[in-house]
Amino acid sequence: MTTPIPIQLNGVTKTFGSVHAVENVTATINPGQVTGFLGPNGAGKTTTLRILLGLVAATSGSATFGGTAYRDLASPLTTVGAALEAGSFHPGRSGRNHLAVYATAARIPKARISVVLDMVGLTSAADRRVGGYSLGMRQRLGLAYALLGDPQVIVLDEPINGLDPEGIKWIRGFLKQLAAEGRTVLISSHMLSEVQQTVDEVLVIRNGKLVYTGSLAQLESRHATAVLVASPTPDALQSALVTAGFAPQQTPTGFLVPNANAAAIGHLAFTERVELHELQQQNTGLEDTFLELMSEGETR
Ligand SMILES: Nc1ncnc2c1ncn2[C@@H]1O[C@H](COP(=O)(O)OP(=O)(O)OP(=O)(O)O)[C@@H](O)[C@H]1O
Repeated sequence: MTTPIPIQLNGVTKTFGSVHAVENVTATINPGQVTGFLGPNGAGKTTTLRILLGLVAATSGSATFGGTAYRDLASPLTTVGAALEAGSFHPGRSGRNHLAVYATAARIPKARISVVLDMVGLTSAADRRVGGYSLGMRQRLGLAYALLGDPQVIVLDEPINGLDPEGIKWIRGFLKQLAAEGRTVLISSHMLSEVQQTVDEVLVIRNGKLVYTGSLAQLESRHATAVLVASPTPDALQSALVTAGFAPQQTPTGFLVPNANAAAIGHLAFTERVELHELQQQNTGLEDTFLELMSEGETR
């Protein structure tokens, strides 16, 4: 059994002139689970991944695989498999040919090429020019490349982008399987909904700073709950709510009461003898929670 390898980001910082692309990012990405690296476009995901893979030098801080920087790994391709850009393949060469070049360079047996092509479902298209591949097929080729060295760590930039629904379903199961084998799987995405059914842990980055690290389950429990309530005597309702410690917000038809449940508000109206014409529980979806996180004030 190969030793599991965590990814460690320790105060990773990168500035491009006056742009603070990544600021003091510290996190551990553990083996045995899929971790989602989430944030809007320009948040700093790609820069962080490029630093991790030794493609860009950090301004300060370190990014390691079990304590070793990428450039110091004895056998990089068999330790870390990465696919950063689905579009970086030469259009005139076949998928199989691409993999053959990398396999030769990394001294990986040729037999492995057919194995990874099969794993990603590209066998029938393997000998076609990559120029004719769909984005989803290029994603699969990127994944095949990442898997060539049978690595313990897999790092994929936006791997779900461009896949059709069947492809999405497939990659979800595939990534979960890799994690279940004890591998460390890190995938980036700018949409939580895209990776929601795949990831166990979540790192959320915004403006170069980590704004959330934790399990998806914890993020789900942050769901805001609110109650929509309306009364023919809004002033009486408002004053009853405020007296009870709620912070009602006016809406066109009544009030939105954050952090409340319908039963408590209904009971309050009953005891305060305020007539209600509307009482409705509102549950914020996980994607909304994520979007709120994206627009919240700085948390550092
Ligand atoms: N080589 C560079 N020179 C100057 N600025 C850069 C460079 N690379 C990235 N940036 C800037 O750093 C910030 C973070 O970019 P980065 O590509 O890491 O974000 P991202 O989260 O990966 O976004 P996307 O999902 O759009 O790829 C952006 O403001 C970007 O313009």
